[in-house]
Amino acid sequence: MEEVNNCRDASPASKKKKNSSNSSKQQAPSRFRRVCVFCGSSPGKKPAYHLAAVQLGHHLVERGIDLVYGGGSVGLMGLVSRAVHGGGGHVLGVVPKAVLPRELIGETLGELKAVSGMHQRKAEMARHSDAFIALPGGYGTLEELLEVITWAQLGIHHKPVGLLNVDGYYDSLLSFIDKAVEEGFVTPAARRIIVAARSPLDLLSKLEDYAPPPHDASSLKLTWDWDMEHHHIAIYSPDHPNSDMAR
Ligand SMILES: CC(C)=CCNc1ncnc2c1ncn2[C@@H]1O[C@H](COP(=O)(O)O)[C@@H](O)[C@H]1O
Repeated sequence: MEEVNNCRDASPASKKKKNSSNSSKQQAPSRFRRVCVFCGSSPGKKPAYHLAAVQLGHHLVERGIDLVYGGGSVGLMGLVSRAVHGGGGHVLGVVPKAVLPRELIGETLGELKAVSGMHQRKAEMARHSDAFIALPGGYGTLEELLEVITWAQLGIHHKPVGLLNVDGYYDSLLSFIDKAVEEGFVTPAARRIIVAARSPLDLLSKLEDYAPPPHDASSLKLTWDWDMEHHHIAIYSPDHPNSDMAR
C-alpha cells in the first residue's frame, strides 16, 4: 500500500475550523471521527438520491466527522465527497491503482490513498473508519455493505453500520433480510446490526445511539489485523493464534 497523493487539502474551505462557533447549527460532539460512505458510482435517477448524498455530506461536516470513501468524483460518490470537502471536512479516498486514472473515476478531492486491489480497498476503508453508511447504489455498494455487516456478525469489528433508505430504495433488501431471519438464516441479534433510516439526520442520530447486539454464545471473538506482507486482512482466532482465516 502506498500513499500517492495528498492533494487539494489546502482549499480555503478546508481551513475552516470544524464545528466553528460562527456556525448557525451547533452540534453536540460526535462519537465518530471518520465515517465510511459506500454509495453508487452512478447518480441514480431520482433527485432524492442526489439530495441525500449532499445532505449527508453537510451533516458530517456539521458534526466534525471526516469522510472515507472509494475515491473519485463519479455518481453519488462525487456528490458526497464534494459536499464534505467543500464544507471544510477531511476526505480520504481509497482507490485501487488499476482505477486511479482520472478518466475512470474522475478527480479525488482531499487525501488519496492508492491500494493494490479491491480487497485491500475495503480493508483500508474499514480500518480508517468508526462507522459505515450505505447510500443507494448498485453491486459495489451492496458488496461493501454486506461485507462490513458480515464482519460485525463475526465480531471482527463493533462499528455501527447504517443504511440510508432514501425514498424506500432499500425496502426490498430489508424485507429480504427479515425473510432470512424468519427462515433461520440470520439471527435476530445479527438483524440488529443494520441501522436503517430514511433521512441522513435520523440515520446519524441512530448511529450515535447504537450499541452492538450482544454476541451469540457461539461468537468466535476473532481479531483482525492488516497483513502488510500479504496485502490482505488477517483474521485470528484466540483458540488458534497462528490461524489466518482470510487467505
Ligand atoms: C473502472 C471504473 C469504471 C471505475 C468507476 N467506478 C468506480 N469508481 C470508484 N469506486 C467504485 C467504482 N465502482 C465501484 N466502486 C466502489 O463500489 C461502490 C460503488 O459501486 P456501485 O456503483 O454501487 O456498483 C463504491 O462505494 C466504491 O467503493
